[in-house]
Order: sequence, then C-alpha cells, then structure tokens
Amino acid sequence: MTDNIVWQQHQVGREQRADLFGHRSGVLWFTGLSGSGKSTVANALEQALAEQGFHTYLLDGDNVRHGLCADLGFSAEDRTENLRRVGAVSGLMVDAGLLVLSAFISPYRNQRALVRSFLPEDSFIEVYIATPLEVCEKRDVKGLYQKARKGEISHFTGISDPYEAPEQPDLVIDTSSSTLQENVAQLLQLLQQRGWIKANR
Ligand SMILES: Nc1ncnc2c1ncn2[C@@H]1O[C@H](COP(=O)(O)OS(=O)(=O)O)[C@@H](OP(=O)(O)O)[C@H]1O
Ligand SMILES: Nc1ncnc2c1ncn2[C@@H]1O[C@H](COP(=O)(O)OP(=O)(O)O)[C@@H](O)[C@H]1O
Repeated sequence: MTDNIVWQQHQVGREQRADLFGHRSGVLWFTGLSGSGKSTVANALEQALAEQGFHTYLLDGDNVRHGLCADLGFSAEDRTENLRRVGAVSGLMVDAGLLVLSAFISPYRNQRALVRSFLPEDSFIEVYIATPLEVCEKRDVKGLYQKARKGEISHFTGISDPYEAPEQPDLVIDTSSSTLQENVAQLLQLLQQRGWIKANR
C-alpha cells in the first residue's frame, strides 16, 4: 500500500516541539474493562496536567467511535482496525509534542502491541485499570452489562468476549480499592520518574 510513497523528513521534529511545550511527548495508554474507570482516571489526570500548564490530548473509545471509527463494531477485526487508527493518530500527536492520554478497552495483547509499534521507543506507558469484572458489572454505568447478560449485545468484553490482561504493565490501578485522588497522584509520580514532566513547574 505504501509502494511509491517516500517518507518526508521535516526540519522541526518531535523533541523540538515537545521542548517548546516544556515536557516530553508520549502516550499513557489506559486499558481495562468497560466501567473499570479508564475515562474517569484519564480525565482527572488530564485536568491535573492542564492545571500545571502541560499540553495534553485525551483520546477516548466512546468519543473516537462517534467520528474517526464510526464505521467500526466490536468484532476482533473491527477492534484491531479501531486501535490501528488510534495508534496512528496517537503517533501523530506524539510527533506534535503532546502528552496523549488514551482510554480504550484494547482487549487483546497484540492490539496493544500494534499501537506501540506506531510510537517511538520509550514513549508508551501502559496503565492497566484492573478493577474486577464483578465491580464493573455492579457499577454498570451505561446499562451495557445488563444488556450483554440478556444477550442483547454480542461480543461484550468480559461477558461474551475476551480480555487479555497486560503481562508487564507500567502501573496497575484498581479503582475499587483506591481513590481518584490517589490514582492521579500515582500517575503524576510515574510521569516524573520517567522524566516526561518536571515537578513544581
Ligand atoms: N460489545 C462491546 N464490548 C465492549 N464495549 C462496548 C461494546 N459495545 C459497546 N461498547 C461501548 O464501547 C466502548 C469501548 O470502545 P473501545 O473503542 O474502547 O473498545 S476497543 O478498544 O476497540 O475494544 C465502551 O466504553 P467504556 O465503557 O468507556 O469502556 C462501551 O461503552
Ligand atoms: N477511584 C475511581 N476512579 C475512577 N472511577 C471510579 C473510581 N471509583 C469509582 N469510580 C466510578 O467507576 C465508573 C467508571 O466509569 P468510567 O470511567 O466511564 O469507566 P470506563 O471508561 O473504563 O468505562 C464511574 O462511574 C466512576 O465514577
């Protein structure tokens, strides 16, 4: 597909763009079951980062599926295509120098590896939101688990479709046994440890 297309090298690169923002660019990838807390945690972290003047963008499964991926469903093939597009967009945003927060179920290990393949070395942090299925199902914020149990939604992750937990996540968060404030503090600390952001900006 990319035959006869030559990559163009630009003079201003990722590092120069990120330097102008005063932080490193990269992707914080939130994976976990529906209702585990991905969006809530990513949202709260983005708010904390924005308050400190960092340049962020939050990509969220529910939102992306209204536009860029509106043609896709939830078969393994469609999820892979969803995440391929999100991986490519995340790669562009990292090149633009941004701190990207991505909240997608991304249930298969090979799909998360595909996303990683779009990004430069050391610019991907995997955050596993490991809230147990029973808790997510009890929350059932959108009523989707109830529909899945009744067979009204097929391929529902955790009920009628698989979720492959990350083998070596950079951070594990269980939102049923920690507060949002604790989650944000842990994530900020991780970003500082990795040198992506500086404390006391
Ligand atoms: N069958 C099925 N399985 C899982 N989730 C479903 C399904 N149908 C609709 N939804 C809603 O879609 C949101 C997940 O979209 P994602 O793009 O994150 O999924 S994936 O990464 O491509 O697997 C997910 O959002 P979250 O609850 O925020 O995770 C659901 O609201
Ligand atoms: N510590 C916590 N962190 C994040 N969400 C929490 C926490 N405790 C409870 N919740 C609740 O869990 C639900 C998770 O929903 P959401 O963030 O939409 O999950 P997801 O994006 O994974 O589907 C929300 O109703 C949220 O208020």
